[in-house]
Amino acid sequence: MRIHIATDHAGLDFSRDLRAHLRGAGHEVVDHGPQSYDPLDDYPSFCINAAIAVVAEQAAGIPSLGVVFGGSGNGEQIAANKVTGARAALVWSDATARLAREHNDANVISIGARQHTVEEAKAFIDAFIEQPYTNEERHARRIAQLAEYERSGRIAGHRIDSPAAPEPGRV
Ligand SMILES: O=C[C@H](O)[C@H](O)[C@H](O)COP(=O)(O)O
Repeated sequence: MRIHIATDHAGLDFSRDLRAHLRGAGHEVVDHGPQSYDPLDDYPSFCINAAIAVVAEQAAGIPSLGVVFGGSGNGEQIAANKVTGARAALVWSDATARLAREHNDANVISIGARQHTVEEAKAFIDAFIEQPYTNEERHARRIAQLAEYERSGRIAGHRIDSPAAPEPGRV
């Protein structure tokens, strides 16, 4: 499996340990940065690039997944989910790691480096990688709805409200 990783300063030490763990398990690791510690760096571009690579490779039939880290994992998950085709899940337990694959076919997970030990994170990542997607009809249907909304702004057969117009004088 090719694993795309990205972080920010808050997850950098973490990501070094996890890179070694993943390589030791036989995975190919592609690091989207940062390459050095800068307490003022910004996670969006690193995480977006990791998600772009995962989506592109999966579309090309290359088995790949993404793992992004930050202090909480929240911003990193949000960043990855801005990429069309990314399904990034915030993982905080073995169960949420497995469910991210089983129910959501997540292709990226996000982990808060300030919330877990490295050993916990290794277990989450291993669980995520080894767990297959069930492809059960209800899960496939919901994932297809997300993709449809992403593509068209609609979900056939379901009401989607128009985004509220900005109030006059406000942007
Ligand atoms: O959601 C964002 C992440 O948790 C960041 O890693 C975090 O906000 C970084 O915080 P700071 O700039 O205070 O180190």
